[in-house]
Amino acid sequence: MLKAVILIGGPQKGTRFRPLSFEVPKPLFPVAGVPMIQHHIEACAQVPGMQEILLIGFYQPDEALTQFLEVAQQEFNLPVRYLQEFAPLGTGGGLYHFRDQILAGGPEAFFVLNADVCSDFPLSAMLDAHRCERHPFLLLGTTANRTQSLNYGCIVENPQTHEVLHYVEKPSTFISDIINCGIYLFSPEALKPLRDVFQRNQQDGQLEDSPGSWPGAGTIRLEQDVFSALAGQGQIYVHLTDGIWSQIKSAGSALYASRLYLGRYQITHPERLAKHTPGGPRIRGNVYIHPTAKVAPSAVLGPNVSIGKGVTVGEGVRLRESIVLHGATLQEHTCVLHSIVGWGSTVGRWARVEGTPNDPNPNDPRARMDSESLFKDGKLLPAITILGCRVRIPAEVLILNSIVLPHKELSRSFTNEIIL
Ligand SMILES: Nc1nc2c(ncn2[C@@H]2O[C@H](COP(=O)(O)OP(=O)(O)O[C@H]3O[C@H](CO)[C@@H](O)[C@H](O)[C@@H]3O)[C@@H](O)[C@H]2O)c(=O)[nH]1
Repeated sequence: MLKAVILIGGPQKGTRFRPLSFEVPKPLFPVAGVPMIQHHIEACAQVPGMQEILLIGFYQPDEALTQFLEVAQQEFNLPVRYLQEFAPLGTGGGLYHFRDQILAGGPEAFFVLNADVCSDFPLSAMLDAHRCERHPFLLLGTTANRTQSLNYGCIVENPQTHEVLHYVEKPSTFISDIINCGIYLFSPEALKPLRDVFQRNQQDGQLEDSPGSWPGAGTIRLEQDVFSALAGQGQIYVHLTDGIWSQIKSAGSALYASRLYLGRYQITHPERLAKHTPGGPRIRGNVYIHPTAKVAPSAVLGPNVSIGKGVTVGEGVRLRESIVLHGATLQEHTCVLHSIVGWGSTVGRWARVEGTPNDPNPNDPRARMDSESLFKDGKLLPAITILGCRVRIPAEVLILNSIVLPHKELSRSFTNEIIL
């Protein structure tokens, strides 16, 4: 019997995802038409013997989360429960705090998945690798180029045995081009080292006598406190993948992840991809259209577009490499490229909303999405355009490389601006 834990973080996390995370918790942001963590749940539900999926985070459970859990339980016919941390406990603190719930029923092992990654989740292959040797920790690893590897946990392995010999979280100089994907398979024994860290932290906390400060005594950082500390002791192994993988930290990376998942739907969910039908809009490449969206027949969509619930797309609209969220309206002849249009926003007739993609270098097979910073030398860097929720863009204007905060009613064109 197996279980899975998804680490969903909480409201202080996901700041690079603003303004989109104002409306919906980041783990529920739609990527390729479904909430980000639904991709994780679908992958877990397919592993034979999966008994339960637990989401651990420090969000106050709201209506969106509760509804998501209900729908997921029904759809996957599995218990999917949310366990709320009383405070941010770090990537390992929640696992230790809720250990009784994780180990209830005696699972042979449990997966741990970061919510903010996009992957083809090779969970069965990880399970096969785990069953050969039953090491306490198995990490999924992939490669990144030298510069970008510094943004991730870096792994030095023994290439024959795949034992992790050395682990450094976000090093300041190059360590290895093998990076931690934030997808793990732990055996129940993995909780013992977490207990040791917890007890040590408790003792140190008592000595320091600093109640209420963060990180608190219950905080455990899986990466530094466990992986770095135990590397080279025969307990941690890496399973390498060359499948799709990307982090989802910013809106730009959500757009890139959406493209990766839409491409994967060709194999996993062909029914989710829109097809050209007589009298329907023209579809180019991979496009997701929610069944309740109304799309005019003369619109041209794709590649890599996803259209949410209740969206209206008018005549002559051109949409490419974009996400249009729940209830938005694109009036006739608008052109939307490399952008995210927020919930309930309206783009007026003949307006053009355009961004600049920040995709990984296509000529470098090891390139990953940069964990972009918005500014360089005090200037806003060109990036995708984001319209927050209920923004109104008038007819016949250009919004280029800009971020528009929620509820703004614009009256003219903007280029390279954050509109507050
Ligand atoms: N429950 C809970 N979840 C948390 C907490 N803090 C972070 N998380 C969740 O844990 C995941 C990792 O979050 P970060 O702490 O932001 O780490 P990171 O910068 O994404 O780096 C991690 O992931 C990389 C791969 O994407 C790894 O390369 C890196 O080593 C590390 O594991 C995210 O899904 C986040 O929501 C916490 O206190 N509680």
